[in-house]
Parts: sequence; C-alpha cells; structure tokens
Amino acid sequence: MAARQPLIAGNWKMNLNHLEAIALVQKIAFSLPEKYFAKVEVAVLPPFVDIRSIQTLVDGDKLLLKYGAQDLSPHDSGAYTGDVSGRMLAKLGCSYVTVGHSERREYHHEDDALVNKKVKAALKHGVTPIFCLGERVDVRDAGNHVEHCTNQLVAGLKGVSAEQARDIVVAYEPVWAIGTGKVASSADAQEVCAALRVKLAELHGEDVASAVRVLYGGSVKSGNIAELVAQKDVDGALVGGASLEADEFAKLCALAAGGPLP
Ligand SMILES: O=C[C@H](O)COP(=O)(O)O
Repeated sequence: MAARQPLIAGNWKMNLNHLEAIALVQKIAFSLPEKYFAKVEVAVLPPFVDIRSIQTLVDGDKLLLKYGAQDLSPHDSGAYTGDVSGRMLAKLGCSYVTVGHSERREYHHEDDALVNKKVKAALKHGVTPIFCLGERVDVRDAGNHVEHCTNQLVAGLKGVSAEQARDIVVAYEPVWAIGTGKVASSADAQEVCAALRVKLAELHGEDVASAVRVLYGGSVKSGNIAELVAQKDVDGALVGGASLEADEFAKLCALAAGGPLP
C-alpha cells in the first residue's frame, strides 16, 4: 500500500477578512515552490466569508494549495439560520472541513452525537472531514487520555461505513496544547495517534486503518513539525496560530515535506 501523504492544514479560526485571506494565500504560494506539493498536501481553512475569494485565486492561478471550511451544518438546506451546508461547501470547491474542533465543542456545546452527524454530512457531499478529537488536561492527568480519544473516535464514526471511513482525516488535538505553546511531546502524539489507528483497524479493518491520515494539532510550529511527522503514526498537522504567517507556514510545510527549506 502506498505511503500516506502528509497533510498540513492551516486552521485560521476567526482571523483574516477576505482581502487579508487573498494576501496570505498569495504569500504562501510565493514562499512554497510547487515541488513541495508532490511530497506534502497543504490546505488552508479560512472563515466562511473568505472561501469564495480563495476559490477564485486558487482556480485562477492554478495553485496546488487546497482549501476548506471550519464547520458545517448537519443539514443540507432549510430553516437553519446562520448555518452553512456541506452541499454549499462542495459547490465552492472545498476539499476539507474541520468537524468537532474543541472550540466548537466548548463554545457551541457540540457533543459527540452532533459531531457524528456533521462527519456524515461532510462525507455525503464529498468534502473530507478533518475529524478533531482530544482530551482536556484533567483527563490526561488522570491517565485516561487514550481511552477518551478512542471513545470519541468510535462515537464520531458511528454509522460510517468502511468505504467512507477510508476518506476521513482524524486530528488528535489535546485541548491543553491548543494555543498554549505547550506542544505534546512527539512520544505523546505518537501514543494517541497509534491507538486511534488500532481502533480504526478494529472498526474497519487494517486496510482502512493504514489508509487514514491521523494528524496532530496543538502549538505546532516550524521548530517542532519535523519531530512530530517523523513519528510512525503522525501523518501531518492541523496548525492554528502558525498558519497565519506565510513564511512560518511555508517553512513548516517544507519541513513536513522533508525539506529543504524554501
Ligand atoms: O486547529 C488548530 C488547533 O486548534 C491548534 O491551534 P494552535 O496551533 O494555535 O495551537
């Protein structure tokens, strides 16, 4: 089976208007020569309002960068004020959508059942879910992080077929590492990512488990990406803060590609 291509996805969170988005994508495209894209897949996940502008830029200049969204509705259309559907994201050419990010779980009270519906909604419309999960610090301190994360994986994939599961990306993001500067050690990241892959094999077989990309997220920077992606079961990163600076993000992507630096 072919090796899993690393994925570096930049989650911009609620930052950058559409003009700033265009400027950042142009800078990334300028800083990261095309040869790197053969070794690493690179995606940006801007706020909804930026997506059309990025689509125009990517299509117009035939950029190899992918793009996506940070959330979607579990519904396809209808009276759901403020929601954006998977069908709409697909129409805009989105490759990815994050689902179940800890900030959605905390600030929007999204539970495992809703996350599961959103995973299915994304798959239904051909937008790859980047399914986020991870433990809070109290769970880690109690030593229950592996069980917590594998339980979240099982809940999020309830009713998802093996064929569909092959197409998802899982992102392990320990809550205590997000935006704190406290990156998990590469051994910690490997421990949970490996356990998630074992659970995927239990659910859907070895073939699916070895095809699914499992990312790490939480204070990833150019200074720690190489060690993280050197781990057997870490297939890239979901990057927050460091994805907002073109030079740093390009450097990080180049290191994930195995270098050299651009
Ligand atoms: O989705 C990205 C994560 O929340 C990580 O954010 P961070 O890199 O700013 O810690």
